[in-house]
Amino acid sequence: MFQVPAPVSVPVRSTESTMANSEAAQPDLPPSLVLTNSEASRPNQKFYEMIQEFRETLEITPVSASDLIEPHRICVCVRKRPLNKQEVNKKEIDVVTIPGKGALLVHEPKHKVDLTKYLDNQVFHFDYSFDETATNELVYKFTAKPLVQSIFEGGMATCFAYGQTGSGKTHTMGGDFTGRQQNSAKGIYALAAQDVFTYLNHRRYAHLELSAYVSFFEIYNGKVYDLLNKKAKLRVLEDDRQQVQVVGLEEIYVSTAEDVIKMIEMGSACRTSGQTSANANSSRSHAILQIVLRCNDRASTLHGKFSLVDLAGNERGTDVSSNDRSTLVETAEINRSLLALKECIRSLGMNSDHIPFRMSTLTKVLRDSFIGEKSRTCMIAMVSPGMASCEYTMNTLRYADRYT
Ligand SMILES: Nc1ncnc2c1ncn2[C@@H]1O[C@H](COP(=O)(O)OP(=O)(O)OP(=O)(O)O)[C@@H](O)[C@H]1O
Repeated sequence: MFQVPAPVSVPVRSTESTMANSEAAQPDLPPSLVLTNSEASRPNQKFYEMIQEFRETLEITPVSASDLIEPHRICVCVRKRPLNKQEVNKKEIDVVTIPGKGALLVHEPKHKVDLTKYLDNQVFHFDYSFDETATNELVYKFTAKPLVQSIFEGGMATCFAYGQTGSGKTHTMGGDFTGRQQNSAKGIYALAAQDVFTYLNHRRYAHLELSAYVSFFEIYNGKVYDLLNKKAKLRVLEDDRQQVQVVGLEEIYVSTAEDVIKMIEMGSACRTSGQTSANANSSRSHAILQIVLRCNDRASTLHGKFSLVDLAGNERGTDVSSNDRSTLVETAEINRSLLALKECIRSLGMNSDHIPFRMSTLTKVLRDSFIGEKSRTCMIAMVSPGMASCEYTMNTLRYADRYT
């Protein structure tokens, strides 16, 4: 169903420990790898050294702004965030390497039966892979930016941020946080809005006489809440022509990118209001920002729509350890919606007549995104680099992988 980028050559799948099995052992290492006492106290020191050794054998060529942007109907990318402060303080090891050209390696630390340590080096290929140095602007350039034009040509575009809680979905879509303050102008939402207004004012599209509107809502436990209207709970209805309507959803006219940024800030504040870190539901809900183009006719006819989706943390869909019924219902709902999303994207990729959009509220409200020749989709899978997140990282990559 998907096109596969040319694979990069990566040396071996499994790397066995060639060193003694004591964490404190100091083998004959190149000077750059000779350890100080504090470094030697790192948990999993041996795996750290093995990964460093492995990386030295790789040719690393990260995506650069001058690389060619290939047109894709469905584009699947991966972005690795840097280790955060807490992880660095805990001397967490980074088990993800991005050699470039769409490849990503997970160095999965494993033990043989005789307790010898080895790395199971798993290789994944995507359309683009972004390492921890990539900026939001660079990620945007290769992912959502190519989709903006399609909405001016009457298409539906959708960009999803998928991944574990804390992997960087909101950072990528909504912009970075400095303390509690979010810099919304630096997220994909705002970057896309800026380009929408550039096109709106461009002579190529000015004759279409279009206006832009914004809506922003979240889906929590299968219910829709309007983030631009004090989290009003809305109903999703489907008419006999299979048109899905979110009844009463605010759609606000915007005339500049700054207007959109204001809406993002208002909606994001509404999303997180009343939450404590213990019950924050932002990682358990899907947030959807839509930039809608309508003709300036009496009926305000829909011309094109860009849906930008910050999905719920994917680990939330697999955790069945809780005894609490409402948590289990929530888990099942997230699991159902993420599976439904994958099925719909798969059907879109196969040009299938049957799109199973009724499987979840998420896919119901995004029904437009999965139909029509002009639909274009981009999925950005976010991964955390730490060894402690390895299992979740593998789940994210398998979900995004074209063959599963
Ligand atoms: N590429 C990056 N560069 C620098 N910091 C990052 C990057 N990605 C994420 N972070 C930081 O990591 C932390 C978690 O990121 P973020 O809130 O975006 O995760 P998330 O996947 O949206 O989580 P949740 O599902 O809980 O909403 C934030 O402090 C964010 O600023």
